[in-house]
Amino acid sequence: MTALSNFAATSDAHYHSTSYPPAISLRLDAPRPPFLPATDLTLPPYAALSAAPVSAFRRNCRRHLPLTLSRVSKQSALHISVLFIRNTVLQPLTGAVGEMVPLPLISQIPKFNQVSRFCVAMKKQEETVVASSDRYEMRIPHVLSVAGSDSGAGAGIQADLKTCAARGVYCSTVITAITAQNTAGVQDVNIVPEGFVSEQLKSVLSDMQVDVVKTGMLPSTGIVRVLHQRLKEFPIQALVVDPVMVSTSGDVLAGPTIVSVLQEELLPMADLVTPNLKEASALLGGMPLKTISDMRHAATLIHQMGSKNVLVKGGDLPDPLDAIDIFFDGKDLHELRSSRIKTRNTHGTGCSLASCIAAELAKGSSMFSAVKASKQFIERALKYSKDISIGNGPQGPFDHLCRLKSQEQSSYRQGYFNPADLFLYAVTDSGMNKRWDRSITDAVKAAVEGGATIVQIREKDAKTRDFLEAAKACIKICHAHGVPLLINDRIDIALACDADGVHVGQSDIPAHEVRSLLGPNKIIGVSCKTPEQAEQAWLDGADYIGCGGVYPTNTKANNLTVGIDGLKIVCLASKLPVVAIGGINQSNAAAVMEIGVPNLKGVAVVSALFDRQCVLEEALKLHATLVEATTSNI
Ligand SMILES: Nc1ncnc2c1ncn2[C@@H]1O[C@H](COP(=O)(O)OP(=O)(O)O)[C@@H](O)[C@H]1O
Ligand SMILES: Cc1ncc(COP(=O)(O)O)c(N)n1
Repeated sequence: MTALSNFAATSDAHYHSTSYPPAISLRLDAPRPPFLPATDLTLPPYAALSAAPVSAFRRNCRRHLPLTLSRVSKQSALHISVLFIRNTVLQPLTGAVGEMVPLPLISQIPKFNQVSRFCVAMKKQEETVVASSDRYEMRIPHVLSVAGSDSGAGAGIQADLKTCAARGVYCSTVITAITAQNTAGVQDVNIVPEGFVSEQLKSVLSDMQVDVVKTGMLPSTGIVRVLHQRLKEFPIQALVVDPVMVSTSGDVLAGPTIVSVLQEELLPMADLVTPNLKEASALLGGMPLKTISDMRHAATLIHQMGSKNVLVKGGDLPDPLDAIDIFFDGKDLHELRSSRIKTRNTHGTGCSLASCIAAELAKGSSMFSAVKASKQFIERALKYSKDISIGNGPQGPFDHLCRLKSQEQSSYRQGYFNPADLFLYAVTDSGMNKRWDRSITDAVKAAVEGGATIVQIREKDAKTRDFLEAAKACIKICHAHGVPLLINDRIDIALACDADGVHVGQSDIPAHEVRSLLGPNKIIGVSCKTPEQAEQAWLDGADYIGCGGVYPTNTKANNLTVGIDGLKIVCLASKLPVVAIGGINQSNAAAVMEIGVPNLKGVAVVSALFDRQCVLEEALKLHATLVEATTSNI
């Protein structure tokens, strides 16, 4: 049920310029790397390139690229390459100004439904001009919450909106019921007629690019049925069902008649169902659930109702026990444990957990990673807001946005790691900078201007204060180019300068400790040489692994070389994206990328950039080499 398969299913769809959304104008006055530095542009600064939004592009475009060039001589013949997520290049295309350019390979682009931005490079006679849709076409992951409104704003639609906001995900809403509710309980419920729920669903699903649907309170069988219909009509990437039946306060939100229709209509199309103990028991005809072993059994039985994955939540387990949830993916049972926070503010934890999972799925996480990250989010939010007081009743809401409030608002990435950023990974080296008499900021600036897609600062000998100042300056440079900056090993520096993340080795602080220090929104990379280390990095909550040394290198003493074969073995075993490292340069980068393993996302280089006279030139060349190597794979 992916957007991509939906896309393929509409193979007859043609693009009609009249029905197309208005074009966006991209100015060429501030071109970005990785293509060419600004000085190489020859078109006047206000020459405009128009491109339709990627979202519309994704939905409608099968045969034509909705791209037009204006304010350039009408007769100019153009070669146009379209670059998706920086590193996937379509074959060069030929078109003329004002003409729609045919784009025959679109349905074959890997992960096309995840395209968030694109760049356009054109050759006009001998000149190359570039423009990027980044600033205008920032695709935001999107969750649709189909749930009830909670006037107290601790649960329901309001919890989902706040959770998605906290996770950097857009949330649209279809309201199924309006509850009069506060910290004392639910005073009244007004159910929205199913016909109107159906209308709301159509409004959102027919227009917006919803990635994941999350359901909460579905108070009538008719509402479940119209939802089922609409989801068949408008396929989405994933469906998360929180089978809300009874509120924490004990009030009934959906009667027992709902159980059979959930089982028949919704669970078979669900990717995840998240019952609490009472709901799991109701789904299983009143089976008593008191222990962890009961929960494990229940998870396997509920799985048979058709949901691909099941999470039985243990918030209602007896008090001395940790907050333990059971996750079942149809094969393995996992026990997810967090400490039980002593607080009365647990109203809305279930809704928030499910919407956080939906948000993480919309960002591209795997199911298990999404569930683990969401459990951490709930634990952290409960901890942060355990003592707040909202209302006089026994069950208060927690503060979903506390984490955002405690963070600097200008944070660049807000929890979104894009594996494509590993494409050209620049790792600095203080020794080399000294040798070439350049400052770290000059080195980093040249690297990102030349096309580096992520930067890691590795300062083994610098004084802490100097390291911190350098890191702050480099962050400014990187963020101005939309490039994340990581710190090698020094979590204290990363925290102090609010870097985008850290990279750690096998003898540094373990990644799970780093994750709890940095929180869910930072990038964590781990150096791995073996499949076992790669597995551990995944379990520890890392975002990517660095694998190497692929070739022998002088930058790291006593570093064992794994070779191309070792790299391939680790890539095949790794559940995380991989960047290759160690002795990679102009002459061997293509061979590395051509091993043909999809989760190898790029190469990390040190000497090939920084032990050279002109970092900018080396970065441009290396980027071009990588683009060529990855293009030839399409
Ligand atoms: N006091 C608590 N401390 C830590 N985690 C909790 C606490 N109460 C609930 N949770 C967690 O919150 C999530 C929601 O669980 P639960 O409260 O059982 O759902 P619901 O809100 O649907 O009843 C689960 O991951 C659960 O383990
Ligand atoms: C509108 C609405 N939806 C869901 C819940 C369940 O949340 P909780 O179990 O935390 O009371 C609720 N109380 N109200």
